[in-house]
Amino acid sequence: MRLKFTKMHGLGNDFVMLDAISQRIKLSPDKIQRLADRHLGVGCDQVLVVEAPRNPDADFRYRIYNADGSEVENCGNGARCFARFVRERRLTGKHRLTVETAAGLLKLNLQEGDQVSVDMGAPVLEPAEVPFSADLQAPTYPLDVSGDVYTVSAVSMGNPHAVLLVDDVASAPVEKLGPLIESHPRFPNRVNVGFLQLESRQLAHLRVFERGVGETRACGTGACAAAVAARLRGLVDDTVEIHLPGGPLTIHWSGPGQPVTMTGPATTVYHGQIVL
Ligand SMILES: N[C@H](CCC[C@H](N)C(=O)O)C(=O)O
Repeated sequence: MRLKFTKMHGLGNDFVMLDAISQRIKLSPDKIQRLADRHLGVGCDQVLVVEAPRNPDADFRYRIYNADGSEVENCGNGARCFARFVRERRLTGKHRLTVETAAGLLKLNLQEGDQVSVDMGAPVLEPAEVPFSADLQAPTYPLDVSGDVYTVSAVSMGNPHAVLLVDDVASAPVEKLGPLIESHPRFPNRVNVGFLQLESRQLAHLRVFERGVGETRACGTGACAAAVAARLRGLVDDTVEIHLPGGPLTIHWSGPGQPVTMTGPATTVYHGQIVL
C-alpha cells in the first residue's frame, strides 16, 4: 500500500498525518507501529487519520493512534496539527472547525501565524470515568508504586492522565516512575503520567511520559490535565502557561463543568509517500 502523508508536530510532539478522504487507507496495529518506527518507517509519536465525519455537526472526524498501535480518545497537540493540515490541504476553507474524535466533538480555531486554539471540552474527574480505581473523587489520591506512596491527581481529557507535583522537572524520575504508573493496575486503561513543577500561579513546567509512547517533547492533553489538577488544588489561576520540553502552551480553565481551552502552535515539516 502506497500512502501519501504529511509530517507535523506540536512543540516537538510529532505526527504522521494521513488524509483518508482523498486516499483509501486500511491500517492494522502493526502497520501503525511500522509508520511510527523511527528506523523502519517515518517515525512519530502518534499517527492521525483524517476522515469524513459521521456526526452531522462535525466538519471532519479524526482518529488517533499511539506509536504502539493503540487507538486513543484524544490528542491535544494532534488537534492543532489536524486543523492546520485540513486547511493546508484545502479540505476546508474554514478557520473555525468542529472535529469528531473518540472523546466527542472538539472546536478548533485557526489563528494568525501558526497558533491554533482548541476547546478541549470539560475535564472528567469522577474516578470511574477516568478510569481510575478510587472509592471517592478527590483532588489527589495516594498511589502505592512498588512500595513507595506518591500523591497523584487523576484527570480525564477524554484520555486518562495521572499528575504528580515535583520540585524540579529536570531531575524528576520520568524514566523510572513513568512506565510504572503508566501500567499501574489502578488505571485499567493505562495512563499518561505528568510531572508538574509549579513556578508561580501563572507559570509551570511539565514533562509527560505518554501512554503507548514514552516521554514526548510535549503533550497537549497532559498540559490541560496538569492545569486542571493544579487549579483543583488551588495552586494556580484560571490561565496558566505550561512549559514543556518542546515549548509553551497556554491553558485556560475556569473551574469544574467548564471547558478547558488550549492554545499553541502547529507546524508542518514535510510531505512524503511511504510503501507499507
Ligand atoms: N498518548 C496519549 C495520546 C496522545 C496525547 C498527546 N500526544 C497530546 O498531545 O495530548 C494517550 O494514550 O492518551
